[in-house]
Amino acid sequence: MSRTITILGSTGSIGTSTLDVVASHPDQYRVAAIAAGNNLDVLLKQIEQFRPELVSVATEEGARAVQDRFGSSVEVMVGQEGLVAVATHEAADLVLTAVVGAVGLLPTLEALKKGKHIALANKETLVAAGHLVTALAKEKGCDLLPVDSEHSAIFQCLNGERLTDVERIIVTASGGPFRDKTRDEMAQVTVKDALNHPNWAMGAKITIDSATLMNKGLEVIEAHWLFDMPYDKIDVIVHPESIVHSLVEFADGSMMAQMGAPDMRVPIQYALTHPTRLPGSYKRLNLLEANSLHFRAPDLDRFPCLRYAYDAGRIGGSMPAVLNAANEVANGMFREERISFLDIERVNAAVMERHDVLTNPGLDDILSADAWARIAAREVAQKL
Ligand SMILES: NC(=O)C1=CN([C@@H]2O[C@H](COP(=O)(O)OP(=O)(O)OC[C@H]3O[C@@H](n4cnc5c(N)ncnc54)[C@H](OP(=O)(O)O)[C@@H]3O)[C@@H](O)[C@H]2O)C=CC1
Ligand SMILES: CC(=O)[C@@H](O)[C@H](O)COP(=O)(O)O
Ligand SMILES: [Mn+2]
Repeated sequence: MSRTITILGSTGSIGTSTLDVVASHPDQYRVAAIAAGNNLDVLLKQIEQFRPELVSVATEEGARAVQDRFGSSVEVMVGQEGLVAVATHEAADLVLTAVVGAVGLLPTLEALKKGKHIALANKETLVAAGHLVTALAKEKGCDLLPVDSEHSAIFQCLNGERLTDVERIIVTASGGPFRDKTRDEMAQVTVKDALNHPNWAMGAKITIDSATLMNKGLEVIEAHWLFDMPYDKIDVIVHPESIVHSLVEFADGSMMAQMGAPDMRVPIQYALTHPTRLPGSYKRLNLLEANSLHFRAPDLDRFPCLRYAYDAGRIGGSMPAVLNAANEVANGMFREERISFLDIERVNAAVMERHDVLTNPGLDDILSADAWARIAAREVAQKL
């Protein structure tokens, strides 16, 4: 099947991997529009190679640079308006959402309103407003295809199964770079240490989230919405090798696991080809080299962010959006060396503590809660 797609976040880790997948199947995919932030070097090369009709960038200055180079052969838009235009481009039937953070929420909702299928990497969107996104997707008959490696694994394990036969979902976690560190050691880690993920090369924000295990917490909430699964049926298990990408346990005790080399191009390609598959010339898993696989329980005392995410998910309403927004701020402040690594969890806990939860929030409530949490997070961080 040939598809016309658009990409939000084309210059990032997932965006560039997606364009790799597209380039390896040129007869299958056309890229109608791409949205980037500030990385013009990469963006200009992508426009040259993929010739999208529409491009969005973060700034007017960036837009001028694109226009100077490509003239009227490409339409250029800016900011949130540009993201929405790319997400709703009329030629596309699928939008791959790979921006980082809750900035992906509005364009995703607008894409769904126009009946676009979504290949979703941008997990913060589902964390912030999973109830709105999944309801709209259902109403419009749109697929929400997981790109996140764990969710792609679960999606593949569930193929042809009935959700009522699922006993539990087991989301694997690498444990991040600090999985064997004590709290005293974690108090001293640097940004460089935290960016040194053991298995995956990813963008900075998600890499820090992997180090705090907040990434796994966000993924638990993501799994709740994608697979309509109660939190009591979603477990996390630490698997340092990142070879088993997640598992499903069924009522009869049978377990299905999806395995592979840690390369995001595989789940990206599956989201684009589902329910079929295409050849992929990506690095293969060699089981003889992998030799042995290890599993252990996550330590919620050393990594409380995972517990906060379960708490936020179970509380529901506006709380997941608040935790997500607080974490975006704290994660960014840590990367700017304004707070310490363990301050990330302190900010998240304090902002959740302060929040008066809104039940069954609409979009405006979610956006207000998100904005409130960002202010609260900065206030908390300043007082640490
Ligand atoms: N990387 C991975 O392997 C995985 C990532 N994910 C999820 O996918 C999403 C993307 O992650 P990743 O690719 O690592 O992130 P990156 O930081 O590598 O890329 C983010 C992309 O979003 C763009 N962007 C950021 N902010 C804005 C904005 N305000 N407006 C427009 N564009 C913006 C960036 O543009 P620019 O660089 O031009 O400024 C870049 O193209 C995240 O939600 C992450 O959690 C999920 C599973 C795995
Ligand atoms: C590749 C991917 O899906 C990431 O979300 C990855 O899972 C991060 O690794 P952690 O398991 O360390 O969070
Ligand atoms: Mn993941």
